[in-house]
Amino acid sequence: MGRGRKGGRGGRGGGGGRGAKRQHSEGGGGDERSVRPRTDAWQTPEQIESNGLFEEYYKEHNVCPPEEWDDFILCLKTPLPITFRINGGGQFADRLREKLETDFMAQFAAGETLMVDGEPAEPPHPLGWYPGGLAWQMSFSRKQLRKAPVLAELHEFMKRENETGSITRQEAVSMVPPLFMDVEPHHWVLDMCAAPGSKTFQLLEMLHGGPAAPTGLIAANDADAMRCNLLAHQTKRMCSPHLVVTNHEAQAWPLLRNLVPGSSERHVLFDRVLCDVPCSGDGTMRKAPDIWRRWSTANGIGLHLTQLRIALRACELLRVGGRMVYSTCTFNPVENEAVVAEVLRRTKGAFELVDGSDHLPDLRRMPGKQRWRVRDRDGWYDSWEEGKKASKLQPSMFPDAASDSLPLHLCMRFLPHHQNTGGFFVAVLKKVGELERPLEMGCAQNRPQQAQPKLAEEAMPAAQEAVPAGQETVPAAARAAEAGAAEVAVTAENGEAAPVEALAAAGPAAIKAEATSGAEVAGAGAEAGALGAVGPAADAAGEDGAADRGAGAGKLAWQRKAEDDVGPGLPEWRTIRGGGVPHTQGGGRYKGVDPVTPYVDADQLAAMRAFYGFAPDSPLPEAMISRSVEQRPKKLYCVGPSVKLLLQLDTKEQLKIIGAGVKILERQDSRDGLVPCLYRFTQEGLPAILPHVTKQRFHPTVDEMLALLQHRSVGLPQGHKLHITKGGAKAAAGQPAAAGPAEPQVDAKGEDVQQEASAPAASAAGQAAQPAAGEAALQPAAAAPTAAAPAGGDKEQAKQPRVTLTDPSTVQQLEGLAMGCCVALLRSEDAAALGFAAESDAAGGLAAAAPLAVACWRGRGSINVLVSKVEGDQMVDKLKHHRAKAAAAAAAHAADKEER
Ligand SMILES: C[S@@+](CC[C@H](N)C(=O)[O-])C[C@H]1O[C@@H](n2cnc3c(N)ncnc32)[C@H](O)[C@@H]1O
Repeated sequence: MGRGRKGGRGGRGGGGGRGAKRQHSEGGGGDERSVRPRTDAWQTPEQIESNGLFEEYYKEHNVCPPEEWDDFILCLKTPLPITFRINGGGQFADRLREKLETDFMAQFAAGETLMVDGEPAEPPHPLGWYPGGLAWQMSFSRKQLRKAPVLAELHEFMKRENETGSITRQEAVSMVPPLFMDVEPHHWVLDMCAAPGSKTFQLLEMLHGGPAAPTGLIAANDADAMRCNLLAHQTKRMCSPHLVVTNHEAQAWPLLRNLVPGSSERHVLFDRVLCDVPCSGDGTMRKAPDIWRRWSTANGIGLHLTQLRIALRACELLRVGGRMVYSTCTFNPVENEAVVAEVLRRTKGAFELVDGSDHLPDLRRMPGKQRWRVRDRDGWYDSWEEGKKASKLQPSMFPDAASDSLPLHLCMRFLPHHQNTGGFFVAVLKKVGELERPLEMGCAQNRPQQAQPKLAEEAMPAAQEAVPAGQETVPAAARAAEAGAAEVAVTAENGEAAPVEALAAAGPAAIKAEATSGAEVAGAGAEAGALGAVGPAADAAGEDGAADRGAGAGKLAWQRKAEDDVGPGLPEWRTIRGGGVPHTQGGGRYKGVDPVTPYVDADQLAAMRAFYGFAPDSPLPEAMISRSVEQRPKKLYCVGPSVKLLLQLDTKEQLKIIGAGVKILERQDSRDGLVPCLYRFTQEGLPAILPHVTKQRFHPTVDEMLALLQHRSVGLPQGHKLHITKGGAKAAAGQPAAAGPAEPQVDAKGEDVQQEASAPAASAAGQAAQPAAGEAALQPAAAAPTAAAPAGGDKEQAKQPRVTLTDPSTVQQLEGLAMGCCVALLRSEDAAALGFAAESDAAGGLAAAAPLAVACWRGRGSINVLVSKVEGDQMVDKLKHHRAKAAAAAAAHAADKEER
């Protein structure tokens, strides 16, 4: 018998339970950077070492009907097929799906097994139960990949789309929990154990599922700091301003005071909470066959309390009427039904299991177990009475008379052999009433992360511990009194009044619209009620925030300005000091974490508005933060209204924030001061910023776009260069050159300044590194028809980039651009003809569905791209591919017409 693979992965990021080492990555999680085919090194089912205890345990629990047992076991010993999801939605997703259907599926005869090299390969096909045909599955080996060109082409396609964030590899059953969350664009969603982020990705898509930008948020959390970075990295591909990444043990995720004027909720609560908890992971055996060898009952026993604590914290963080999904990738009732039953028992009627049987009807599932047994290495126990003599068992692990009456059959268990997937467990719960607090087993809260116990290991003996110090208790009567507080009327982002009912659905409380949009919170007694309503318990929970900040001493002018700008009643939006701020400057509690600072530089904000033409009702550029306390920080991130509100409500700086929003601007120091706006676009921020920007945009032809991306610097025709004079910028043709609102600076002697405004310098990593225009003259000429190479010869011409944009419309548009950052977009007719997303798709959309846009720098006589070479090459590939397809389709159409 072969041994299991060394270092195989599996499990679900265990919280460090005994016998369950911290493990990484759920099977098929979104942490795969590229799509890999099934490995040939996989063992055959006969080679995989069986585990008698595993089989005994699950046979005893009847996890699958006895007649299916052999199929169940055989399936668990066979490799998992490859599954992936098309990201984004709307037209973009439709096009990608069509492409899969026409380019790849069409090449395989329907219903026939594809034999490659004598072995069957499973061609790509959509998973019937996944809505919209957006999830796909296939199975082939590396050897088959080499032998069948169509598979190799498919593999390349998937690699490319994965890198650009258009698809995500994810195990099929791992896609299920978000589908039961019923997320809407205004929801506040907490993903408690989120890394590496495959479900966060799905939740973000759902949040962005409406026609307009979402008003809710996703808070994605993970206890493991390294995995948080991975989570932030993965989700960066989505470019969503509505995401915040935090690093807490989920059972200690802070209960922030809700300081929204007039809100009836005492704490910041969520509409949806996902508890995709760390577990023993035996549902991932198909991906990590070494679990066969390592499996033991101790794994589940060691994780049960952590899972329960996380679920109970979720109960506290969920608002009444909200929905919580509890999921694992284990079959084990101790980690599944036992946790759900205990949650229902302890919440005493405040939670109900939701019947999801009519949802995703094509997805086969088994009902949850009403009864189960607990086993440790010494034997089986049927009840706590029997089990209490065993040292590591807890009462919550057992069914009892109370759990007999719970509808645990509404839980869902997904078995691998039913639809060729991994194994999974999902329970959907609804909060139908306020909690009678304290919950019997409290969750440590409001304590710095460092002070938290290592749960799975240390919590074991403390199952029935009392509520820890610092856990507040809120009598139901107090809540009821607060519920009678003043109503708040809020204007929506578009400036129209929103009905009061809408507020109940709009996050933990009403979102105060941006001051710039003229929207205001107008609540009767709002100001007075807000702070008065929060009570002493919450004050006690905070450690250091209020007192020192109340003094106002030692603040920079811009910090005081930020405080003055605050709307009535809401807490000021101030810096959340991370541990990155030195103690001497009042550094915060979390080591290694940068501060989160609202960007309030009035001069630069005005310059940005004028330069980029932010629409007057746009929340930008004001809704920006930086991760430093510098006055002119290097990077600026855009945050959505709810993320902003969450940050504002963190007055005690309890949140350990790893990432918030999306980087949209970077400082671009202009050596010569010719560019009035200090900040330039980032490529990743374009989907978020484009819908708000009215200036500094141009639409080249497709050939020009290709030339721009390939050569990275293209020239303007002679006579169309910007001519910067003492009095300002002028195009050589004499039109005002729109060099920005401020006068360009001239040199000390007041002479004409003729040199290029400094183009962005090359970064060390070669990312977004562009030569100044003159240097680009050494690039080879493009063969693009509308991008003509100048004759060259004289010194002046030699300094020009060889490729010049000549399309009259492009040239005219470029003349209207000021020197500095700008963005190139396909013309709408070209985008439509080539099958790219239209600009309208980008409104509030995700990167995956954004139009093809390229951040550029307009120099005096040239345009330079600001994207990395790799990214630029990917765009070239994509553009060429789309063009070739469009040409082929047009030719086929013409031939067809002629024939007829
Ligand atoms: C099953 S994985 C989550 C997979 C993730 N939801 C996804 O879809 O990509 C479990 C995660 O829980 C994290 N974790 C372990 N203990 C935790 C705790 N006490 N609080 C929060 N996260 C925890 C692990 O670091 C791991 O990333």
